[in-house]
Amino acid sequence: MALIEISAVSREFPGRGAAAQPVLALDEVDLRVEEGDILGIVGYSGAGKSTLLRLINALDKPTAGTVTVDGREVSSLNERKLLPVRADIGMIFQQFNLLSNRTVWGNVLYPLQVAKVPKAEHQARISELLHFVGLADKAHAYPNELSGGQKQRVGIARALATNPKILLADEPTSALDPQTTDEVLALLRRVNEEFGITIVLITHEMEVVRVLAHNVAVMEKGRIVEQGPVYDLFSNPAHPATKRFVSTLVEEGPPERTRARLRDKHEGRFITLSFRDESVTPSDVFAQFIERGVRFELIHGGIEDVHGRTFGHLTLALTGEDAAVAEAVSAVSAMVETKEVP
Ligand SMILES: Nc1ncnc2c1ncn2[C@@H]1O[C@H](COP(=O)(O)OP(=O)(O)OP(=O)(O)O)[C@@H](O)[C@H]1O
Repeated sequence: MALIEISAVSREFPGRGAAAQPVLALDEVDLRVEEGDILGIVGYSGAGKSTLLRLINALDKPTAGTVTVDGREVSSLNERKLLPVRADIGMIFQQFNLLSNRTVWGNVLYPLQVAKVPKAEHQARISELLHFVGLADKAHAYPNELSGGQKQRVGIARALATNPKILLADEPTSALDPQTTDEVLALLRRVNEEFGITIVLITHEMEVVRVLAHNVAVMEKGRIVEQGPVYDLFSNPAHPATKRFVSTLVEEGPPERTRARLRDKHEGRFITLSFRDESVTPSDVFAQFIERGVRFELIHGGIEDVHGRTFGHLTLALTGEDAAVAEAVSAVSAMVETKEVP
């Protein structure tokens, strides 16, 4: 059985206001998260991501279906029985949610006090956690003396205090600048690799998914519309919502609005080549043009990396003898997916 199993889960909220229709925030969602996974859940605002996260830590209950965490069906447990389940789940937030009147040390101490961990263990545990997140020298600082990245590190130390199996992360880097984002993502990767903690992270940033997640689920209007390994979804998205998200990293070809401008600037046939398999590289393809004396100019696209595996889309303008161009395009079509740009 997977560590987290969500089966046919729906969550309906009463509409706000007298005549309002009920809101179906989750609509028959199925999701399995294996132990040790890093799952990214992406979706636009209102897709149901936060609602799904709140069902996993049992802050809310589904109106239909079941949520099982580590073999326990949390959707049916009472508050007392939920305590040990919650101790197995740490959570970090976009706005960090630190206690402003407690020091860094006091913030990490808090969950230990709630979980009634013996006092004799506090000192060693907190210092170990602060070392792990690189904040041993800030133990006596208050949150308002810390940068955003440091606050999120405290959030991570606090979330790990009770040795959870699962870390839920709600937009953990959305309030951070790009460099700090990279540092926090690297720390989260260590949380997963060194402690084997399963991470479920919600985000609207595909870059975060690309860097951190192993698997991804795309949500739209309360449903999971596509899910799978990050490389597969990024290199070959099927659902329009997934395509839109992936295009924020690499576009599948020049969008219509830029085509007229590209035509003004470049001559020849435009073709888009999609690289989804490391066995064929752009230089293998370029060699086909060079061999036939076809000139090619890169006019749009890019190549991205997902955990060391590359994918991407390059649009080229091809000029030369019509017959040579046609022959090269046909040779290249046998190697990679090739589309003529209209
Ligand atoms: N307590 C509630 N009462 C009524 N409607 C709610 C409640 N919580 C969520 N909703 C509605 O359920 C839908 C899903 O909301 P949810 O917050 O899960 O989306 P989200 O994908 O997390 O969005 P965001 O990225 O903005 O947080 C929205 O239409 C929202 O208005």
